[in-house]
This record gives sequence, structure tokens and C-alpha cells, in this order.
Amino acid sequence: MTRRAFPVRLVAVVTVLGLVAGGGRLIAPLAVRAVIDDDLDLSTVDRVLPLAVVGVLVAGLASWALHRVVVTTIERALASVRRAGIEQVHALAPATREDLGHAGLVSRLGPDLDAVTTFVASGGVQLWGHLCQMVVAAVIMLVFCAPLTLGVVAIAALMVVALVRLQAVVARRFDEVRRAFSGVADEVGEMTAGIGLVHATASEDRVVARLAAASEATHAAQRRTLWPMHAGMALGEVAISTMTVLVVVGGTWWAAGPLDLSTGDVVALVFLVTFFVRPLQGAVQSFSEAQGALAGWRRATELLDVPLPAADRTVALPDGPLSVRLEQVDLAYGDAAPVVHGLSLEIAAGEHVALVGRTGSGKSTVARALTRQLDPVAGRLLLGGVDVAQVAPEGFTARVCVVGQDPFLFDTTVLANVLLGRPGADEADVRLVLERLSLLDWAESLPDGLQTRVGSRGESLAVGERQLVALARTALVDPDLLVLDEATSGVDPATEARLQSALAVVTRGRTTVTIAHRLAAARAADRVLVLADGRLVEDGPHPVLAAADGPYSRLFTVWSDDHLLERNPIP
Ligand SMILES: Nc1ncnc2c1ncn2[C@@H]1O[C@H](COP(=O)(O)OP(=O)(O)OP(=O)(O)O)[C@@H](O)[C@H]1O
Repeated sequence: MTRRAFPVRLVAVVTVLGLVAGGGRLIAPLAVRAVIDDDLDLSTVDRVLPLAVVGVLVAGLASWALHRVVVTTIERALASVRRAGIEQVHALAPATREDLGHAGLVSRLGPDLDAVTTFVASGGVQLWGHLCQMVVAAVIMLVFCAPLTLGVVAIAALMVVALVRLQAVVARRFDEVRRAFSGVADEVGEMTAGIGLVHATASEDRVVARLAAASEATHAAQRRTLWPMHAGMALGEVAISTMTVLVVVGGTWWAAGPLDLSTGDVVALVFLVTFFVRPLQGAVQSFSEAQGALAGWRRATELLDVPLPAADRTVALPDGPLSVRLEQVDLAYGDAAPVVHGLSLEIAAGEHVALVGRTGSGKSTVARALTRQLDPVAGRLLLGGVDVAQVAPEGFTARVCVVGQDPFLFDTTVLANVLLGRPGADEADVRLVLERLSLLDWAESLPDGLQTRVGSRGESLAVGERQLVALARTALVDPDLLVLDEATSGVDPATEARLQSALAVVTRGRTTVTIAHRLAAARAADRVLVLADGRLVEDGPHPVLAAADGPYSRLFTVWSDDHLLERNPIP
């Protein structure tokens, strides 16, 4: 994150506006003082009233300007943090991104920053106005009567200490309320999601009892917040009353004695006490809200300090289809033990290989390494003869593409999702690609053709259809290494046929690694690599491995049986 210089001008503007906004309100007690000291003379009222009105108007204007400056500045700062955050997320190493987690990233750039906005818009500006008003009130009181002001400040200090403690209790209790509320939400969520099971097992009473218990817990938690909240309010009232008595008694005593205090001074002091203490109460409350906003800001900006991949990755991949070479590669997640061990293999440029193996054998992990979402913890991975550790990130995703089992689509049209494949491409390019993949008829048969919206994450389309869109997008990218994770479920026979013919076109002449979960995908490859427990245990063309008495032929038998069952279901 680029650190900016301290914004001296902004702070100066905000301070002046705060002092005018806060100080302007104090014109009222000063006007009252002047009128009382002139024995309620009407000519003084005529003189003072316009001044008081102007003062209040100026204070109002300053308050509006303060709000505007602060909110605009903070919103700009937040927008730039969001932008920088998104750029940072893109620049992070994929493994780091995965460590931070999708939800973590979303919350840092979403709700965490929203907490700052909410605080600034609701309490933040008032907090500043309150602080300024307190300062001005304290200075005027000091001018009128320093000893009384010191007494007032001493009582206020005691009040702040007590309020801060009470606030901590309130915050804890509110946390309990939030947890209790989320308990209710969990119960409601489970109840609605599992409504079928609830009916089937006739457990309505149990579920309702659990919900009632969760609701009761919420009420109890809310009741527990009441006493510290009311104690805080009562404390404020007691403090104000004590200060008022102090000012009235002390002021009267001093007025009659050592200090030259007029009746107007004493009355003005009584008002000023209120103008000093009320914002103090508000400020204490806003301070605790500020903690949440600050925590949100810290979490969001922490993201900007996450180290980026080394800047010495500057080598470009050679043009054309890319060969793949793994030399004694170990792959691991985080600090855990490697899940792929000493993997060595070679894939020629333009070759199509299938990765097969039982679940958990390491296929997806190898695919992640090929697409650089996971860096080897040992050994070397070379693409086109270049060690990926040195390959520049720029342009990498245009050369190496992955089509996952359930590809992500943006909530927009089919056309817009495919167009993402190549900047500058237009509808004609997309139609051409779809035509080449024999998918144009399918796309046009969708409710709004290419303009059909795919819904959030593409949920309006079936999984297989999402893969079709992703394949078209990939064909538009025209990568030199393609990693395909074959869809295992949710693909109807018609979509399956479209997928297979589109895949045949997309993979032609392109280095392709398919994670094959089914026989057809393995058979379509030039070569099959069999993984078991993160190790390469077989390597060869399908006919050879199928004929050998090894792990692949055993998998092949299982697949063949499944295939037969699919075609000839048990009656
Ligand atoms: N994100 C992850 N964090 C930690 N361990 C993981 C992660 N992903 C996979 N693993 C572990 O790595 C090992 C290999 O998993 P991988 O997903 O590569 O297997 P796979 O052969 O692709 O399985 P499947 O066919 O079920 O997708 C497994 O032990 C798995 O638990």
C-alpha cells in the first residue's frame, strides 16, 4: 500500500469546521448571559438576537460542511482501499489467496469496510463535532471561572472513567445478544432447510422447542444489556446535576466573594456545563463504536500488506503449445506434509494426457500446480522448458487455462461470459467460436439466445451447460496449455454429447491435461497417467494400460461396470 503524507490541510479544515459547528451552538448561553446582565433590557435582546440567529445558522452550515467533507473524504479513501484491495487480490499468489479464504476476502473488502462507512455516517462526524464543542465550552468556562471549570472537568473525568467501564460491559452484553441472535438464525435455517426430514421424522415439537429455547436465550441476553445501559444514562444525569449544583452554589459563592461573577455568568456556566457534558456522553458512546470501525479498517488494510509473489518472475513463456515437465516435484497445502511426492513426468507440446486415480490420489493438486495455484515445495515444474517459478504473472492466464468441474460464471449474459475470454472480442468472434465448437445451435436455443442471463454464479444453467460456456470462453482465450477437470455429475446425455464434441475441438493440437473421472475421457487422451497416494504409478496409452494387469485396468473394470449399469440400469 502506498503510504500517503499526513493530510495537514484536511485536518485543518475539519478542525476549523468542527470548532465553528461546535462553538456556534454556544452562542445561545452567551446571548442569555448578555440579556440577563443587562437586566433583561429589550434593546439588548434586539441586539443579541440577530447575532444569535446568525451564530446558530453559521454553526448549522459548518456542521453540514463538516459532514460533507468527512463523508466524502472517507468514502474516497474507502473506495481507493477497495480498489487497491481488489488489485492486491489479483496480484496475490493463488496459494496465498486460498489461505486467506474466499469468505475472508469478501468480508475484508465488504462488511469490514462498510463498518467504517456506517460509523462515519452515523456517529463519526458527530463525535468530531462533540469533541470540538466540548473544547470550546471548556475554554469559555475557563475564561468565566477557572476554579469552577476545574471542578466540572474533574467530575467529568470521573464520569468518563465510569462510562468507559460501563461501555465495555455493554459491548460484551451486545456480543452475547449477537451470538444469541445467530443461534436463532441457525435454528430457523436448519428448520427450513431440513423441513422434509422434520416432517418425515415427526420431530416438529423438538424443533419448535429448540427454537423457543434459542429465542428465550435472546431475550435473556437482551435483558442483561439493560442495566449497564441505563446505569450509563443515569450516571450522565447524576453527573450533570452534580455539576449544575456545583456551578450554581460555587458561582453564587464566588460571585458574592473573591471573583467578579455576574448572574449572567453563573446562568451561562450552568448552560455551558450541559453543552460540555452531553457531547461527552455521546463521545464516550461513539468511541466504542469507533473501535468496531477501526477494527474493520485494520482488517481491510492488512490485506494490502500481504506479501506479493517475488518480483523476479520476469521470464516469458515461449510461443506455441507448451510442453510440461515435472522433476521430482513435491506438492503440499500450507505447512502440512506433501500430498504429492517426488512426481516426475513429461508431457510433449500438443499432447493430450488424462490424469486418473482414486479420489484423493492428487489429481486436482497436480492440476493446481500446472496452473500455478500451488507452488512446488520441492523439485521443478517446467512449462515450455521454463521453470514456472521464474515465469512472469502477466499473460500467464492467457497461456494456461483451467476449466473446472463447475466453472464460475458471472451474473450476466452467456455472451458477456464468453467475451471475457479475450479483451476486444465482439459478438461475431463469439458466434464464430461457438460455431467451431458446434455449440451455436445450443446457445441460440436458450431462452434469450446469447443474451440469456446465467444467474448468480451461473445457477440458471445446468453444470454441464456452465462447462459449455466455460469451454467457449476458453476457446476464445486460445491457451497453449489447457487443464480440464471433467464434470462428474449433473450432465444429461444431450449436454454430454455436446461437451464431448466441443472438447474434441478445443483440445485438438493443444497441450491438454484432463482430470478424468470416467472412462470416455481417459480413452480420448493420447496417454494416461495413473496417480495413487500422490505418486505416479502407471503411464501409457489407454489400450496398453487397459490390457496390463495394473491399477489402471482395475479402475477400467470398475468404470466399465458402471458404464454398463448406466446403460442397462438394474430393474
Ligand atoms: N485445499 C486443500 N487443503 C489441504 N489439503 C487438501 C486440499 N485439497 C486437497 N487436499 C488433500 O490433498 C490430497 C489430494 O487431494 P486431491 O484433491 O488432489 O485429490 P483428487 O485425486 O483430485 O481427488 P478427487 O478425485 O476426489 O478430486 C487429499 O489428501 C486431500 O485431502
